[in-house]
Amino acid sequence: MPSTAADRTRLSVAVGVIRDHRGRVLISRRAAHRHQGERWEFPGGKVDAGESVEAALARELDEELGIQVLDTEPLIEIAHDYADRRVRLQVRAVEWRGTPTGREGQPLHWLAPEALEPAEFPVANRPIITALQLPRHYVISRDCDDPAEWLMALDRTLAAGATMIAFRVRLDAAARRALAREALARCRAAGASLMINGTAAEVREIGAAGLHMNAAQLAACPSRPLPADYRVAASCHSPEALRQAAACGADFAVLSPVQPTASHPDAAPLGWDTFAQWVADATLPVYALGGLQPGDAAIARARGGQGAAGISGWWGQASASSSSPSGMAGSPGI
Ligand SMILES: Nc1nc2c([nH]c(=O)n2[C@@H]2O[C@H](COP(=O)(O)OP(=O)(O)OP(=O)(O)O)[C@@H](O)[C@H]2O)c(=O)[nH]1
Ligand SMILES: [Mg+2]
Repeated sequence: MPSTAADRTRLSVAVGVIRDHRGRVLISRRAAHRHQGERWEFPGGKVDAGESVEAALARELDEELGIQVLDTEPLIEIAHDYADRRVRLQVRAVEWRGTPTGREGQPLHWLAPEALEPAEFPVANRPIITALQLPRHYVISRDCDDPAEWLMALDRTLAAGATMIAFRVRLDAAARRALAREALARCRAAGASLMINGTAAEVREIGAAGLHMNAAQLAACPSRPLPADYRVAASCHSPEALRQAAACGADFAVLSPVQPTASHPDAAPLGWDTFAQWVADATLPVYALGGLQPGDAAIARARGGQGAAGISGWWGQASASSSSPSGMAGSPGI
């Protein structure tokens, strides 16, 4: 993947996300004398000259843990500049066999993704941790004509397995707040999180999971609008916007339109190749949006994205998850 001059001076690092049957992730502790010593890490190491990321990962995970890599899936790539070193972390979810042991004497630990504490890892790992905690599907609500009908559609969406929903509704302030509160209660009961397309003040007042900024809000955003225990997302349409999203501390971005979409007939679709190029340079998880169906989450992931976002195909759909591979079943994590 490294292509630009800046990339050639980066240390390419293959990083493995190793899960057990309970979905816990394996982390190991870096020895005190090493770069980023005493922090926890995902096992892996430097890619040798001429070596593929997959081969490097297989070699490193054998050397460090004594496990065999059967297959890998791209999770995220992060370019990061430490004061003393520039790295490109090429993170892969690993299918593996064996019994992991700390072959270099390093302590190992299995943790649920939600229990991963960013402050205990190198700074470059933050987006990796976010990527592990975010689902593959991000459902954006339809606007609301009738609150009762809208809530029924929400119930169907939750029953279909949605775990992260954007509240994107235009109503007068009081009706909007009442609907958001009811939506939040239903999302919580279903174990899903509710993002608000609105203001940071509204998110705090309602107690929602986070804020989804539109492109104009992002452009005017000087710094992260909410503390770390909220999520912050941003709608992006360009590499500059993806950089701005990272600069203002957003946890993830939604990049659109990837495919032609009836809701924005005048916008030129990016296509998957451009999506992949822009995502490769992004330093936060990115969902694909625009003219997509739930089944496209797999394509988005193969192209380096976090997954797929959408309205039609997701919102109010009753049974997508249980019957078809295009549904949201198995959506959390990887
Ligand atoms: N393995 C690994 N390296 C990481 C992570 N995050 C991160 O910033 N790095 C950085 O990536 C670089 C290379 O990783 P490494 O030290 O594991 O390389 P290695 O296994 O080949 O070690 P070696 O130097 O003993 O040969 C280090 O500068 C390290 O700080 C992570 O989660 N896992
Ligand atoms: Mg290593």
